[in-house]
Amino acid sequence: SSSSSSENARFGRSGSLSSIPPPAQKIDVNPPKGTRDFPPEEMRLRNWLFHNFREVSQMFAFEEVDFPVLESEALFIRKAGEEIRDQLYCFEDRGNRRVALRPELTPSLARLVIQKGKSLSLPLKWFAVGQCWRYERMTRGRRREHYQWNMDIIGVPDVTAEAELISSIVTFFKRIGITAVDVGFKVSSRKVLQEVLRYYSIPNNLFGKVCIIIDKMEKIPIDEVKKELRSAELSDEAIEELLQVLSIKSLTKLEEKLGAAGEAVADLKQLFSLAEKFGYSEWIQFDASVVRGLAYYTGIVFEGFDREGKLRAICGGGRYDQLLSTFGGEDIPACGFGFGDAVIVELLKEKGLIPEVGPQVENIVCYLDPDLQGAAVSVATILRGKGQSVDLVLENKSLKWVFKRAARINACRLILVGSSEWQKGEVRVKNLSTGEQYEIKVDKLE
Ligand SMILES: Nc1ccc(Br)nc1
Repeated sequence: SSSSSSENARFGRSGSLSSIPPPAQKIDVNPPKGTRDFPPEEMRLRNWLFHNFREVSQMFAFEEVDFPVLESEALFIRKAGEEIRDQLYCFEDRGNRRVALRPELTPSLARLVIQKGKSLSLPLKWFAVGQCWRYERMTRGRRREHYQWNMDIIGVPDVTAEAELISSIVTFFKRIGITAVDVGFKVSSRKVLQEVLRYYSIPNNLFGKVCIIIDKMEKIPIDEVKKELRSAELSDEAIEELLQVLSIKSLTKLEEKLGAAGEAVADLKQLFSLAEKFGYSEWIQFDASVVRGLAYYTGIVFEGFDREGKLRAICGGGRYDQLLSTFGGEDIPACGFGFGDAVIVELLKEKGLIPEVGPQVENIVCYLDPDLQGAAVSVATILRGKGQSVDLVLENKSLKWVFKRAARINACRLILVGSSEWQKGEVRVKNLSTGEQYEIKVDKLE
């Protein structure tokens, strides 16, 4: 037809107005509330962070595992009043099953260990980096998903396991430029709490609930904490004694209070002694108020914090020797930690340690003459066959456009496929950092 291309465009190929649908209602192009996209620049930073998680995990000879993001809701139903339970991202699926987006990875790990049972040779040293979810009223505007690095040791009852885990986190911090001046670990044991509750004959089934109340100590007024402890059937005397013990910040004073015979003091003394051997004594401090907010911890607990006190806990973990039996499995001693991908980035920003992770491509290949498109494809394929990264300019673009793109993708060198060189079986190469230019046979490219 003789109509101009713009008229064609308006009428489309069939040339009739009726075939063009009205513009669709524009969708919301943002990700769902509380979730993030990872466009290239953000994805490079995330990959840098996860690469360091994996490098440290493998340095400590841990094996990577993963689990479904979607789990049976039953895996996370605990009755200790945990926030993680209140914010469970759960729903009924089309098969009328109660399911949940995992809020943490440890229950899935416990499920897999039970599933594998006797086929596993202990100890297990497993790590995972997985997306975890919570459904929080957007009134607080917080995120609903984050990625968590977990390392877990299953089958080692000794405190050496917890000491090894803390060493792996210290190793990670050092790799990314964080020092003991920036960050520390508050370390305690839930056996401290256990010994006080036992002294006051508080039944064991209240242990988890009391831990969760205590964990809120820094977040809600102390009178509210006391009120919740009273509702958990603790006497005023037990509450006062408990709060007094939880304010202890020296192992010596703890020993004076509890005596040297109990497991809490013995475990903590061993951990601090091992810290010397691992070389991270300056990173850790005893703080009896640390209990962590997960009901299943039974022994040593620890959390990484920024010494300026501006941020939420960076990471946290501890021993959970009785988790498997809550799922009907045989108990196996275990400990582990979770390390989120958000607070650490806030800390790196604070410290000016966000790495320069720009794009990097070895070659950009372009053709100057429309007839040389096939030649450019063969040059790119030869280079890729040699293991080189190539950005192939897919259309016949001006040199100005090519140089602009080369700068944006940070290409090391430009390969120009031009007719005069191609007739000699050559291409023109320009080193984009030195400016050096030369012609070379294609099969000599390396
Ligand atoms: N457990 C959990 C899950 C997701 C986020 Br964001 N924070 C905590």
